[in-house]
Amino acid sequence: MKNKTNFSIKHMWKITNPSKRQFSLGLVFSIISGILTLLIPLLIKDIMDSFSTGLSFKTISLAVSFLILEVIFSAMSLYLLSKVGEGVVKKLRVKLWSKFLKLPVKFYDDNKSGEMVSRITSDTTAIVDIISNEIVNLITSGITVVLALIFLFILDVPMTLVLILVTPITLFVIIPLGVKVYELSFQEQSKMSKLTAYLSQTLSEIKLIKSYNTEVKETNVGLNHFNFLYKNGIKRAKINSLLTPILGTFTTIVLIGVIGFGAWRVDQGLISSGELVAFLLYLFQIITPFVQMNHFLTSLQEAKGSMKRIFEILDEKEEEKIVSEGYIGSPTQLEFRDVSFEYKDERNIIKNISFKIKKGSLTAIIGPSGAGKSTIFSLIERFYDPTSGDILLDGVSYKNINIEDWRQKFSYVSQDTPIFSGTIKDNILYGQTHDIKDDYLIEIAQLAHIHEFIIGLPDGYNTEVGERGNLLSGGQKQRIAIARALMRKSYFLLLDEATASLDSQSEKKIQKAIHSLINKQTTFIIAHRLSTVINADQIIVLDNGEITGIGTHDELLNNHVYYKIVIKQQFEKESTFIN
Ligand SMILES: Nc1ncnc2c1ncn2[C@@H]1O[C@H](COP(=O)(O)OP(=O)(O)OP(=O)(O)O)[C@@H](O)[C@H]1O
Repeated sequence: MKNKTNFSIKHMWKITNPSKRQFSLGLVFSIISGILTLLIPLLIKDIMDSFSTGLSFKTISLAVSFLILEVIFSAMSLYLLSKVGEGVVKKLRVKLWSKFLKLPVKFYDDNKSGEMVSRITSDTTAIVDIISNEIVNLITSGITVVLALIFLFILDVPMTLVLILVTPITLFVIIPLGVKVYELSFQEQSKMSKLTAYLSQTLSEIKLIKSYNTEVKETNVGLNHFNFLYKNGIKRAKINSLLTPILGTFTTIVLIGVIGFGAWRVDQGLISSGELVAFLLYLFQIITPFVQMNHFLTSLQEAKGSMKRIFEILDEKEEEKIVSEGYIGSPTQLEFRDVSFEYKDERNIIKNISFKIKKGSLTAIIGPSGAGKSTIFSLIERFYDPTSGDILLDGVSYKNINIEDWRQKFSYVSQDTPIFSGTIKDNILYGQTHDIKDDYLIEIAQLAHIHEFIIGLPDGYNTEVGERGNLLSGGQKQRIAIARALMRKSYFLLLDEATASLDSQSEKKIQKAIHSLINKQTTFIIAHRLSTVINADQIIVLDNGEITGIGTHDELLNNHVYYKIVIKQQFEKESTFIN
């Protein structure tokens, strides 16, 4: 990720574009409420000074009306400004979420998905607080302080000067401590997102933890995270424990000083007792924001850290979606032309490979583990771009075809069969943009040899499959994935044949399901079974990222020595076929 990212509140304002009308109205209401609050002490002064001459009903009713109006304006202002805050955060969440979905697969190779989740959850929450509460408080407090100071000057210049002289002293203490709080909050939030990632990943692999008896080890890993957060929390507590009494003592000293000095001035007949009371009320209005400043600074620094992390994501480069120049309707050929590829460590995983896959054919790819077979599929799916060379559909380079348009031409059934929580039906229909009739859904499920199983369940197609399909067996998940691929009606099928040992019944069903797929579309298969290889029109032998042979089973058996060895290694049980 980039180190330098513009993350000011102004920048956030620009990209989330909140309602200026609501914000200005909220601000105006806040100013009106502030002015009303400030007028009340003046009326109280009049009421107090008129004790001897008789109370004025008019002044009292004016003071009461001001109080009521102050509540109304303050409530309206708070509501409007909070609405603006919530709106900003919603827009940030939407932007982040759509950004995450547009970022290339490579981004997720380098960043943990769990950590990314906390960008949308906790980081945006820190921003809600600053916009909905803290900025509103800052603006209203700022206005109140300025206006209160003006009133104080009007009431009594010498007393105001005394007050102004003592105030900056606190800032010398608050600001450096605030900076320290920022550093601690930043570290805490980074750690918190790492913790979120760790916790979610660990809990999702709970079976592995139990089988390997690693509960104690994982408890200790968690403990390290919690210890760090604890130490950070303690450091923060130390600063806060220092700040709170300092501010409290400061408030008391100022109050004692002002009251003492004021009482002397009343005694001297320089100000009235009503004026002293009004002065004290203004003083409270000035002191409150100063006392809250500690909280404000902490929240501001937290929000800054969150904004920095959010804008780092928003500045990331998205997958390029070229507007379709060479639109391909129904492609008839996929071609790899001198393709090389490395992930990131300058290690060539795919080395200058070329091959063609023609419409209606079955191509099998074989090779030892780590040879680069899945990487070829990732390149076809355009999860990554080749480092050099070209991939073409009907002679048109991938560079000139819109990525969505390109991907629509392929269905990928991977070995790890991704299944979402939701119903079986949701999973089979995933990615369909049109309504699918139940009859057709059943037809597809029958082709995938999963219909019988589904109707045997109490809720049939509406059965919930649990997180990542936990409630299904490996074979069932795979057949659901095959049904999903059949539903997609793409032009090329990319199939990673399962290596997992399944019982023979399951295996037969999967084989039948796979054959339904193969017969329907052009198929490129990472083969692990001899029967698949023998039936292929073309077999690609891949070794260490290089193609060492292409041909039919018979051709390769005759002229590719290494093919025999690979076949033997991969299909030990079935090796009698080729000897
Ligand atoms: N995201 C990645 N980042 C970096 N290196 C990777 C990544 N994915 C795979 N590799 C490396 O690329 C090489 C080829 O991996 P690939 O998964 O394509 O092999 P494969 O032939 O499909 O293996 P298998 O049959 O075991 O699935 C391996 O050395 C692997 O470590």
